[in-house]
Amino acid sequence: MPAQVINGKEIVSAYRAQIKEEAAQLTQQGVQPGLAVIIVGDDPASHVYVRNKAKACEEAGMYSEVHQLEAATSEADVLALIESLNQNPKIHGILVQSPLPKHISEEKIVEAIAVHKDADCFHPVNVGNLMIGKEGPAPCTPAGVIAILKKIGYDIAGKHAVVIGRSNIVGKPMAILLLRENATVTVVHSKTPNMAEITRQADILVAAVGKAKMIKKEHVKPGAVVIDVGINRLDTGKLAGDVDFDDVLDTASYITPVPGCVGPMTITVLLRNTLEAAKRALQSQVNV
Ligand SMILES: Nc1nc(=O)c2c([nH]1)NC[C@@H]1CN(c3ccc(C(=O)N[C@@H](CCC(=O)O)C(=O)O)cc3)C=[N+]21
Repeated sequence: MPAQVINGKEIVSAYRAQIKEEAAQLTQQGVQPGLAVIIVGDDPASHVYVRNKAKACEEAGMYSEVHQLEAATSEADVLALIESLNQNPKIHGILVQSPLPKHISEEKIVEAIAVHKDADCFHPVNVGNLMIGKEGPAPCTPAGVIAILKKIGYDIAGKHAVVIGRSNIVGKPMAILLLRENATVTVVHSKTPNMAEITRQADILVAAVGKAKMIKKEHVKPGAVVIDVGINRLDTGKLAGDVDFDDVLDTASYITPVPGCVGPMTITVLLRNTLEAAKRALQSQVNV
């Protein structure tokens, strides 16, 4: 039997409806959740993503600001903008779209964002809190993956999860979140010999490599849940995941489509992080 293709649209719209409701309640209490997105330069893909984020925000009844800066903007100017957003009470979440032009240090930028407004969970303090299981923002893509697994009713505890890729934004935090759900976690990467031998042991396989259609059926155990984090643009202009969907379809039990699942779920967690930050802002007003 072919795998069940996870219905990302349905999962995402259910989550966003819930966020919208909570945002409306918060707005009624006097705090409309607000997200600011900064984008530097004119990478066309980044502009598509930023537009999607702003649109999702508005549809959820949140306030949204997009700051489009030209590629030549100095690092100091970006830092000054972040500082003003840190002080701005209308803004609860800040995201600086990566990649940034080479003359701007991603590290400096991320560390300039107020810890409590870090909508991506990229700030070192939030990354540390994530490691030790303290409350705080969730890393958007990995938290979206966990939400998808829960939504299909998959019991993560005790399962062997294999994460392919070790980036700071997906692979590493993904491993931490799966551990938190009591999975047994293995991370494989470009220096792993015989990768397929290991991925074939996975009950849950999360592909976050950034190479189109790299994961074939020989990487997948029959009945595994395959989550495809990759978003690669092919020469044809079409999007493809890291997983060769057609090749794996008859082997997996569940599979996420690209586009239409992990990407929109990532944006949904971004909204959730902004909402939670706004809740904390309201709470701290009440407490003073
Ligand atoms: N500070 C920062 N935070 C990010 O979260 C961040 C970033 N920088 N830089 C770039 C990546 C990429 N990313 C995507 C989010 C959603 C879709 C998404 O919704 N994709 C649609 C397709 C969109 C299309 O047609 O291109 C889908 O998968 O269905 C894609 C990519 C967030 N990123």
